[in-house]
Amino acid sequence: MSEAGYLLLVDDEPAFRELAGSWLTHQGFTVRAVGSVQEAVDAKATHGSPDLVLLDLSLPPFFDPQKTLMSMSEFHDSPVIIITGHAERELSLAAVSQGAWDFIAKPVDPDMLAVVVKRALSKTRLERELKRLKSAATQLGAQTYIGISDNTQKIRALIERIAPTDVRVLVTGPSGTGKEVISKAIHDASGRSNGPFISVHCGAIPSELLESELFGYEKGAFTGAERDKQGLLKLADGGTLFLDEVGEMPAPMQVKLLRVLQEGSYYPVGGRTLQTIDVRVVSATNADLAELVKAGTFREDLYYRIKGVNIETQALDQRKEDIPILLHAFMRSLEQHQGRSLTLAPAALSWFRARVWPGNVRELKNTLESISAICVDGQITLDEISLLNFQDAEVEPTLPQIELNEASVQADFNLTLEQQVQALELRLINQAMAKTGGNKTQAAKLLGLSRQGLIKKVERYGLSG
Ligand SMILES: Nc1ncnc2c1ncn2[C@@H]1O[C@H](COP(=O)(O)OP(=O)(O)OP(=O)(O)O)[C@@H](O)[C@H]1O
Repeated sequence: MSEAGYLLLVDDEPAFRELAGSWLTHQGFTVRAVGSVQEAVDAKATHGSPDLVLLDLSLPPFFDPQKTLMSMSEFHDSPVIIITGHAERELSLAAVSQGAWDFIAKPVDPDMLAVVVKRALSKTRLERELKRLKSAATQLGAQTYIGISDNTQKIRALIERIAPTDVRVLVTGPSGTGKEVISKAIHDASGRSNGPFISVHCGAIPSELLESELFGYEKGAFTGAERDKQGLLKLADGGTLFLDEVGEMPAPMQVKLLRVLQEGSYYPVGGRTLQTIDVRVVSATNADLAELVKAGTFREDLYYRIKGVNIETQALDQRKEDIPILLHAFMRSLEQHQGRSLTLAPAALSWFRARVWPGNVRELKNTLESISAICVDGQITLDEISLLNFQDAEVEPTLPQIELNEASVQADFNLTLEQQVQALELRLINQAMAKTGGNKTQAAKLLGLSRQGLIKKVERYGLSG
């Protein structure tokens, strides 16, 4: 196929096929000329979709206007240029209104034909490029939500699916698990990405101010309202309105917001001019909204209005496999801020993996930031971690100091992985206790555990203390 493009010429007149075929071949196009729609369909099946179809309207046995128009749908994935005799002008117009790119009348002028074909091809190329860029932007948006766990991957896939639509989204999950990151990613990957992303923290704005913050006000609406002020809803027009901690929205505001979501319009405080807005609403909460509905503190009708698609994040402790890749990403961005490169010692990585993170990714990120701020030569080791008094943190066994080789870990496939890990844990605890003469503080240190952590394990396994 030529660079210029592959054209499928469908015309029942052999002389015209030959003539137009040779003009277009001279222009550098690859031309396949056929005499009927059926042959064109066969050519498409054998050689793939053409870049453009030139279709004669008066093809027998299709010389029935409706059938001819219907034949265009065979080529829905390629632009179609209609070739027509004068008598079929009306039909040509109908074809264009049904999606044909253009029409050209017989007798065909070769220069005009070349111009029409080139214009159609360049427009289709631009459209395809735009489509490709849009889909790349969608994927890029989702990539900001980092992680490799199943849950994180599913969420990324969901972001890619729903971002291009206008469906409302409710992101739920524990604090610090990236609900805002997800909401922003949905915006960035959507057709609204050039519009604003306005975030409203529903619990942080005092209830008496929330209405004027959201709806804005008109001059004189209340004492101190000296001029008109646009609200956050208007600022979000054409973009995304992110309602963070939506479960904390005061009851009177819930009614007003519901009306806006139902009608797409509202009056500013003290105003008489109806404002209309076009926003996509994405909400987030770490509360159980369904429970709040049951308890009567959240309106059921509003709940169903904002719910749309529900994305649920997981606590970081349920997806520890995300920790290394999150650390890696945060370190790369810290490197940019600090203007130096950072490395993470394997023992320090084990510590990060083993620790319990009640504040989830936010806590992980902040902890890395503090530790990296005090590290020497950009190397993050256990020294910095203990300098910041993290050694008392609750940790799970990481076994970094213990040499494990093939011989020391004999697989027993009659047991599950979990049972074997427990057996190994038990053996190592016993060894450490024996080595330190039963001194729990020293044994815990040997195992990289807190004293408290070791005691819990000793109790869990029923070992004598
Ligand atoms: N999967 C992730 N990828 C990249 N950064 C993340 C991820 N999860 C969380 N973060 C980071 O963690 C911090 C907290 O994230 P975010 O504010 O989105 O959490 P949240 O669930 O909305 O928290 P809250 O419920 O407290 O408002 C941010 O700095 C964010 O960049």
